[in-house]
Amino acid sequence: MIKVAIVGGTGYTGVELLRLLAGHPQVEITAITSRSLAGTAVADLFPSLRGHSELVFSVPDVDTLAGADLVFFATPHGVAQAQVPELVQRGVRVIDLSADFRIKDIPTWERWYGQPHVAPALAAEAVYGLPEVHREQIASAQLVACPGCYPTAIQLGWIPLLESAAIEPSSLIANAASGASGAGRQGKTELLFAENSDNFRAYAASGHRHLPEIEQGLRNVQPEGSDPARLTFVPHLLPMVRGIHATLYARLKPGQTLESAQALFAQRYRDEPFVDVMPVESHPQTRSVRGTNMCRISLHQPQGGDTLVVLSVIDNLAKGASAQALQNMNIMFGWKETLGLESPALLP
Ligand SMILES: NC(=O)C1=CN([C@@H]2O[C@H](COP(=O)(O)OP(=O)(O)OC[C@H]3O[C@@H](n4cnc5c(N)ncnc54)[C@H](OP(=O)(O)O)[C@@H]3O)[C@@H](O)[C@H]2O)C=CC1
Ligand SMILES: CC(=O)N[C@@H](CCC(=O)OP(=O)(O)O)C(=O)O
Repeated sequence: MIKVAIVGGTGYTGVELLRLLAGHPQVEITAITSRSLAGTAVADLFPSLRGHSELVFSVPDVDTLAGADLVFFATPHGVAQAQVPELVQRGVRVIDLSADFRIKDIPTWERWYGQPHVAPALAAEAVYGLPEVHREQIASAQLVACPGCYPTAIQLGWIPLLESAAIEPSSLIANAASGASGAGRQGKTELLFAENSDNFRAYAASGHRHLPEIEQGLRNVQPEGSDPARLTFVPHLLPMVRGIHATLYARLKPGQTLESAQALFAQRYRDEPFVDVMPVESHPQTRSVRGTNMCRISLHQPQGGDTLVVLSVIDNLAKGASAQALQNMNIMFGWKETLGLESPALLP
C-alpha cells in the first residue's frame, strides 16, 4: 500500500482520480485539497463517492503533502511548478496532470502559456508520461508530466507511422473534437447548457497551446535526420460530456498502402494493453472508451488516394488525464499496468 495525495480534488480530473483510485487495491488516499471547499466532505460534494471516501477537503499544505509517497497535481497550469520543487526535494514522487512539465523548451512553454516558468530545471528532468513511448523512464521517474488530452489521442494515432517514416512529416493535419469536460469544472459562459448543447464549433483554430506539445512528442519518435513533423491542429467543442474524436490526415510516402500502415499499427501496439487497433475502415466511437483508459484507432485510405486517415478516440478525462495518470502510477510502483483500469466502457 502507498499513501497518495491529490492537489485539486474538486475539479473534473480530481474527481475522476478519486473514482479510479477507489477501485485500486494498492492505494490509500491520505489527503485531498481544495482551497474553496476546505472542510467539506468529499462525499457531500460528490455523492457518487458516498461509501467510497471518508475524506474531507483540506487546504494544500506542503507538510501534509510531503507525508505521501505520491502526489497527483490536478490543478490549472502554473500551480504545480510552484509547489512541486519542495516536494521533489523531500523525496516525494509526483504525477502532474497539468502542462507545467510537459514541454522541454521553456521559451516555447512561456510563449504558449503566457507566463514565466518558475521551475525550468524540473521541466528538464520530468518524464513525459505517455507509457507507449516512455515506459522505461516512467518506471524510475520522480516527476511524471501527464500528456494533455488532445496530445494523447493525436500522438497515439501517428506514432507508428512517424517512427517508420511511412508518411510525409510536413503533411500532418489533425481535426479533433472534445467533450465539454475537457474545459474543466469552472463556470464559463460558452459551457452553459444553452450555449453548448445542440451546437458544434471549432475554437483556437489559429493556434492552440497543445500544438507545441504534440509536435515535440511526434518529433521525438522520428528517426534521426527526418524532416521534423509539422502539424495543423484545429480543436472543436462537442455538445457532450466526455470524449475526444481525432481525425488525422497525412500523405503516405510512395510504396506505402493502407495494408502496410495497418501492419505497422498492429505490430507497434501488439503488446499495448490500452491501444486497440481496430480492423481497417472501422469507425471507433467515443462511447466505446467512455470511463476507460483505452485508445481505439482505425485507418482509412479514402478513394484509394495517397492520404491516410487515422481515427483515434479516447476519453479526455481517462486516457486523456486521470486514467493515464493511474497507468503511470502503476508503472512507477512496479504494479501490473492495468491494475484498477480493467473495466470496459459504460454503454449505452
Ligand atoms: N479536463 C480535462 O479533460 C483535462 C484536464 N487536464 C489538466 O488537468 C488539470 C486539472 O484540470 P480540471 O480537473 O479539468 O480542472 P478544474 O478547473 O475542473 O479543477 C481545478 C482544481 O484545481 C484546484 N486549484 C485551482 N487553483 C489552485 C491553486 N492555485 N492551488 C491549489 N489548487 C488549485 C481547484 O480547487 P480549489 O480552487 O478549490 O483549490 C480545483 O480542484 C489542468 O491543468 C488541466 O489542463 C489534462 C487533461 C485533460
Ligand atoms: C474542450 C476544452 O476546452 N479542452 C481544453 C483542453 C484540456 C486539456 O487537456 O488540456 P491541458 O491539460 O493541456 O490543459 C482546451 O482546449 O483548453
